[in-house]
Amino acid sequence: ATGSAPAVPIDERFDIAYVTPVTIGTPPQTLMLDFDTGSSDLWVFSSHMPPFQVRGQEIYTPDESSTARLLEGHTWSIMYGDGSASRGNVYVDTFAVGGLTVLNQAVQTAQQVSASFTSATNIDGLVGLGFSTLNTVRPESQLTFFDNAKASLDNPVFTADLKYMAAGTYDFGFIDRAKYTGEITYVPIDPDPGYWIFTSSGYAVGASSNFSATPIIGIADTGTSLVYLPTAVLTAYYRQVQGATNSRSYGGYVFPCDSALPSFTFGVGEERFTIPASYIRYAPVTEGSATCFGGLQSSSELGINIWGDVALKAAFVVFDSRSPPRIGWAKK
Ligand SMILES: CC[C@H](C)[C@H](NC(=O)[C@H](C)NC(=O)[C@@H](CCSC)NC[C@@H](N)Cc1ccccc1)C(=O)O
Repeated sequence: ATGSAPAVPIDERFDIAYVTPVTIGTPPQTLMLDFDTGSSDLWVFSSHMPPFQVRGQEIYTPDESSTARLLEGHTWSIMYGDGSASRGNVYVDTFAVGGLTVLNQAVQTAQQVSASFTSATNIDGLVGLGFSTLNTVRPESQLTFFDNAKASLDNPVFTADLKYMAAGTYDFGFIDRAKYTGEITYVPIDPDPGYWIFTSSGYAVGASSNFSATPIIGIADTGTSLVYLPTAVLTAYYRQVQGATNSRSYGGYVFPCDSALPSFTFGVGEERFTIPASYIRYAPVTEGSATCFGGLQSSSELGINIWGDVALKAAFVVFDSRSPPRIGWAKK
């Protein structure tokens, strides 16, 4: 089996996050979920939440699904790097995305979500595509939809083709030759922490002329908007940007929106990928402001480097869960 589904930006001005239509239950209930390689819980806004925590999101109502079964005595609770959080109980139900159907998928129904999820009115929940060891359901942790689907897929892979201010695609079970050019460069993944962790071979500010071959260990995270890198890399980059400052009040590097920005190049093995300046001129700090927030930010508070959407949009990425798992990057 194979599947293919769109990854749609939740905002037409900035690529804050991407959502993908899925159906859950019988008759099918359609929700728009954030497919997230940086976590491994499939959770949804639900009829179990206090109404004031729901602000326009679609909700899953298990009582209206004839195939929903409560997973007795199981709960979940998750916290994300940006401080957001959610928790609740667990059902199994029929889950379908992009032509793929998984019976008895663990669907984690939210009872509480933090304010930032309530205000993300276009995100009805998350589909974790990390390794199932990260799943927070207790007493028995649950498998991701991809792990449940894997045996029936033509190949144990999924790919991300995210786009700048446009709808991209998640493909499951196959690698679409039409979505990339040249060859795919694969590098090993360390699956133990549960993320898609790989080592980048280095970086360059601007074109890859002055490439610095320093290894950067980080995670490929479709659920994170920006790129978070070591301080040394950021100072090298923002030194080239007129008026750039690391602002405590805005919580990161900002610069005048009309400043000239270099592109940013990162290495995967011998291959070089360049993030265009337009992706790094991420968004005005507030509506209409002449000060812009950078798409490259510091990872020093996170303790781990994150290749989020700003980087993933610059490539076609293959998440290959054969043994041992690997990640592939190609130009497009
Ligand atoms: C503070 C919590 C730390 C980060 C850690 N949690 C994690 O690593 C979780 C699984 N993953 C995440 O917090 C991040 C990766 C951080 S690297 C440590 N990815 C998922 C995130 N982008 C999902 C999201 C999407 C839209 C809105 C908000 C959040 C933990 O539970 O220990």
